[in-house]
Amino acid sequence: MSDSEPDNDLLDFLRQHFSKASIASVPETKVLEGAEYVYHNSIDVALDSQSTIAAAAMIYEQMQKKQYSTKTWQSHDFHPQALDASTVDFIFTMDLLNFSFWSENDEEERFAIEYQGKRCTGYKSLVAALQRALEEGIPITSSDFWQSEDECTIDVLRHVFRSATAEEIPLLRERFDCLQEAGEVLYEKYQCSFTKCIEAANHSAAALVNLLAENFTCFNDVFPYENRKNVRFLKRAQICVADLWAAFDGKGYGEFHDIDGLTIFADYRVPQILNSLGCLWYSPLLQSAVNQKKVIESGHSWELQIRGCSIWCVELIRREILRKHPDANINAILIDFFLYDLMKEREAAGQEDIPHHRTRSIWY
Ligand SMILES: Nc1nc2c(c(CN[C@H]3C=C[C@H](O)[C@@H]3O)cn2[C@@H]2O[C@H](COP(=O)(O)O)[C@@H](O)[C@H]2O)c(=O)[nH]1
Repeated sequence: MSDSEPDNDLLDFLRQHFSKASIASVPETKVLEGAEYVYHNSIDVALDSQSTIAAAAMIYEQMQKKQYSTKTWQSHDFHPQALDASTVDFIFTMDLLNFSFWSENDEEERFAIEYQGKRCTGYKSLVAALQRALEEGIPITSSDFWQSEDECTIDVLRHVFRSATAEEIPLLRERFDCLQEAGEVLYEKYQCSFTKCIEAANHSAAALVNLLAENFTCFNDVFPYENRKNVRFLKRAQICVADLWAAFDGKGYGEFHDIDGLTIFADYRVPQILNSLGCLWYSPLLQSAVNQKKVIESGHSWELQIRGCSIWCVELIRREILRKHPDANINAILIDFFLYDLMKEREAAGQEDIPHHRTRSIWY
């Protein structure tokens, strides 16, 4: 058969085994596609290629040194360890509420949770408050509890998140609404259990992310940008699936055959570390607003450019690492977890030289 003639046998095989329907049925979140669109249509945020290449080398070297893996997740304070449905419920509750902990107060006055002799702020305050509630006999991770108007009231949630300072947790009412909505949706569609959502996704991370975005409005982190009506960031939907994958070490409830297709979770910490590393460049006006800790409204072009370019930047870092180390056991999730932890280490060491952007919303 000459080169110009098609291999009909091969074409028949492909037609039989890879019909358009089956290819079309591969779930995709479209987050990366949206991030690339934002990157190509950004004017206030840009990527610096030299710093991004240098960051890829540093990240790879540090992750190797720290043997960074899904096991790192289990090592964090107060993360649930049981490999059963109680951890699934904990992670779902945690990622329903995993947003907007930043404070306009200084370190001493900001919202904080005291638990097991530790003073926890930020994301850690969320994990600590949930563990403390469970110890106090409040079934805060149960959707039946969320559904009970008598038991799960705004005052009970205020008690769960009672602060060691005068400042209350930001967006308490919105957090309450997230639990209410999730309780209703789980009751109506998933037999009151998030494990049924995981089963419905049939071990596809993308399918579970899409299921969360399509069935729970509080996970549907989507915004119009330039000529696109629906740029999907899906930060909490993706981190929920990633936390399951990490907590269960890729097995059982955490087994996802397409986990490498998820992106970073566009919050306020990863952009901050990328900006500090010189990978993300902001226009003088935007950099000045960030440095002065000015609030940027949710949905503002600046905010979406920061989020979209951060996702795209880490995709380029991921590609650069795999270009130089094809066998590296690495994906956007592990890079993300590493960057978040690196930023927190810098903050703890007083090296938070450039602030993070301030947007108050339920999305991250
Ligand atoms: N992109 C990304 N965002 C993350 C995390 C985490 C914690 N994940 C743990 C699990 C595995 C990792 O090793 C981490 O230890 C919280 N956040 C987000 O940050 C913000 C809280 O910031 P602060 O107030 O400073 O604590 C808030 O939007 C929260 O949703 C992450 O990993 N990636």
